[in-house]
Amino acid sequence: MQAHERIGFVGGGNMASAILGGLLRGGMDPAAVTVVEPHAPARAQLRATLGVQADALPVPALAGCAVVVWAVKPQQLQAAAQACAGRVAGALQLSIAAGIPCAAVARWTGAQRVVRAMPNTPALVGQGMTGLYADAAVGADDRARVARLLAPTGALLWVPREADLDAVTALSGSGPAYVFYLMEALVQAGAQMGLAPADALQLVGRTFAGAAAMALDSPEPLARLRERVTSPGGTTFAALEHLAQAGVAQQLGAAALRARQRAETLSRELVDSPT
Ligand SMILES: NC(=O)C1=CN([C@@H]2O[C@H](COP(=O)(O)OP(=O)(O)OC[C@H]3O[C@@H](n4cnc5c(N)ncnc54)[C@H](OP(=O)(O)O)[C@@H]3O)[C@@H](O)[C@H]2O)C=CC1
Ligand SMILES: O=C(O)[C@@H]1CCC=N1
Repeated sequence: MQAHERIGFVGGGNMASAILGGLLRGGMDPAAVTVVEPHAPARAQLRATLGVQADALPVPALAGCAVVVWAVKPQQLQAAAQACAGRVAGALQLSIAAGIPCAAVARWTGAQRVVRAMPNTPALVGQGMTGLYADAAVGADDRARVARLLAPTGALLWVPREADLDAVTALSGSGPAYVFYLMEALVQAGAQMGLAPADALQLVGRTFAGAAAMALDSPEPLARLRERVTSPGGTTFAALEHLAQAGVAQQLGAAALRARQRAETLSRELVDSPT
């Protein structure tokens, strides 16, 4: 993005707010941002908390935007895009909708330059992970523009095949929910063992953050890092034995496959089937 360029978000819900939070923390001027969002209370909150312009009408709001971010639910994207088809066609389209291919976004918006992104909510604190894909119609300058735009939200990974984005969705797009799920269970266990919930949250949260930082920094495989915590016959051994008996690793893998399958189904239901 150039300093003078405007960016429009269509949909001002959870993920748009997280991305915007990250961008504004990174120094983006809120005056450069317009959000199109149908709900008046949500618009009021966007204005109050983020200081961005928020509008109910897509076409005037998006006029002149260099980049349009599609941040509505996958089921809402076709209608939202067709409501301003042709009017946003000159802009670079950045869709974050799970399962919806670039070709469908191009068809619905009338645009040629479409980048697909699969971000995650830690974008809000600049610790996000975003998978990106663009087809051959998108030039190096537009790829660089997207990379510059999203850099303040965290790490970026371009994937070589569009289908890889469904796997990205299953791992990092949905992933924060898996982490929160595990954290909730451990914080609850801490409370059952008599710890104050706030203390248990510190212990669990710092442990996830520390272990993740160590894993990303270390040249060693994850299994080796795990083994170093696991003294023979010790406490970790007892816990891991229980997890193995319960088949937790297999179930986590199956859960991720289920998420990828859902992304593929969304594509079939919303794009491939005749409407
Ligand atoms: N949440 C997440 O962690 C992630 C989400 N995504 C993707 O981001 C997209 C948005 O998800 P999320 O933020 O969770 O969803 P939300 O439902 O929180 O946000 C979408 C918002 O868009 C509004 N909306 C509906 N129709 C229109 C329209 N025509 N024009 C403008 N706004 C409209 C919705 O209103 P209403 O309430 O009436 O529906 C809602 O407020 C999805 O496609 C999802 O796949 C990607 C990665 C992670
Ligand atoms: O649950 C979903 O469908 C979206 C996509 C990834 C995270 N949230």
